[in-house]
Amino acid sequence: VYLFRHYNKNQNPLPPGPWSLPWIGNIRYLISRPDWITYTVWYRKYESDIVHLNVAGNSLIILNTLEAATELLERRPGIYSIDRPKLRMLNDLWKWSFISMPYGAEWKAQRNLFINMFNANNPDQHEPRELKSTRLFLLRLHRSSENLDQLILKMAGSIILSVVYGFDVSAVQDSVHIDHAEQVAEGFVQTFLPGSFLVDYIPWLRYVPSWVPGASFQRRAQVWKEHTQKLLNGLCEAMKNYTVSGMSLESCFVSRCLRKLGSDPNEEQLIKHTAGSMYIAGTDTTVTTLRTFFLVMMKYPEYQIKAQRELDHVVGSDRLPNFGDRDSLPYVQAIVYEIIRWQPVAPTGLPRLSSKEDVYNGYRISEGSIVIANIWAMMHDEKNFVDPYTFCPDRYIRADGHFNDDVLKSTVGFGFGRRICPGRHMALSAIWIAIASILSVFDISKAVDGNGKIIEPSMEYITTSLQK
Ligand code: HEM
Repeated sequence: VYLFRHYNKNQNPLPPGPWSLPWIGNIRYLISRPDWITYTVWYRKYESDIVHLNVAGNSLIILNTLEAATELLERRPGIYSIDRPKLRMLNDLWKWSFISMPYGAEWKAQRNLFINMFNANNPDQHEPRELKSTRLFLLRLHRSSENLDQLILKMAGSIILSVVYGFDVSAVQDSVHIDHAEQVAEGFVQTFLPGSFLVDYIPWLRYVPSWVPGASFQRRAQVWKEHTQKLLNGLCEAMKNYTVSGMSLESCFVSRCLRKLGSDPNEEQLIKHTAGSMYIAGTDTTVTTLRTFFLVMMKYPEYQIKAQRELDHVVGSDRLPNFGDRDSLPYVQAIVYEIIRWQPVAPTGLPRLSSKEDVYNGYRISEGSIVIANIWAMMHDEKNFVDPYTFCPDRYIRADGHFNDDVLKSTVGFGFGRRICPGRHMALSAIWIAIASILSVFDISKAVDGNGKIIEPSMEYITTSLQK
């Protein structure tokens, strides 16, 4: 059967890819990350916009160009938008969430609930809370910039907790929910990265006791599971009672859903899981983007100065920016897009599963292949962007100073087709207001040591750009 499936002359060939070892295939490449950079090297080496890897018998298809991703993930939704791969760690932890669910009634119900409440037409569901949380962040940063990472996490976490569960942004910033969220976000990032866990591809590894060296995934999964349960149950209990000591609950996603759908236990479960999905997908992504913002402003002060000139001209010094200024601040918008392009927080998107055999450019994509969109390669492709490795917001600005709509929007960073990120409007507005507000009151510069010597920030990202 093996020989027939792989060498049948009547079949189209598999896409090109690196030479693979018997049994384990190309598993070594998944262990030695960062994978998106290796995938991009193969894209050039094999001169093919799709590349194939055999990972212990699983077929992995990497889409390296915008054309391939658009053709397969957007124009052939019946094959590629239906399912996520059934990877052990992923399903163990997140099977309740529509992020990892196959297309079906439950996925549709959760996604529709989300999209009905948050879409491009109802920014008032999230913008006021984003504004409030950002202002609080400015105040805290003004008091001390010592714990910048923690301040960013608290800002992003409190936006979601307030929008989804109605907690007051200032009260919730120091709550235990934010701590759980940090752990949950780590688990989310790790389990969705292809190759983080060998148990995803070699299922019998889960029978190896957790004390055996190398089997730490079991312990890590247990910790993430506990934090996820605490987060989901804790938040929903708080919501159901409508009061939490010291916190006042405002109208929010969960309260509006409960009013609309009633308190049938099935509906409650649906609301709880949709709300939890927003929380796990929405915090770390925003945090990482804002961390990159601070890094590039330190490294490339010339762009900071340009944005501040624009802010001075449009907003002036008597007030802080608000969402009404968005269209008048093209340079701030250009900085947001350039950060998302230059260092995408989800460089390999979220994996899909092909539901039947297909052919692209003469190459065969077998049923059950794990399909990965290499967003990083698309953002660093000379076909899409001039001088793509250089951070340069100017690429989005025309000679007359207006925003240049002809340049590919980096919103490709939010994925494709039916499973495109439903939180993208919320993410973009939260990031925009934070960046506009920070630049209007602070100058960001490199730290200086005790001897007055400038400390050069490291530009290295650890394993994945989703991490700190
Ligand atoms: C910079 C910020 C963000 C980036 C770059 C980002 C990126 C992505 C990407 C690449 C996907 C996979 C799409 C695909 O399969 O084609 C995704 C899915 C998802 N994102 Fe985001 N995201 C961000 C923020 C958010 C926020 C703030 C929320 C919620 C409030 C959110 C909720 C989700 C959910 C629920 C899914 C799964 C959708 C599904 O499978 O149907 N994301 N995101």
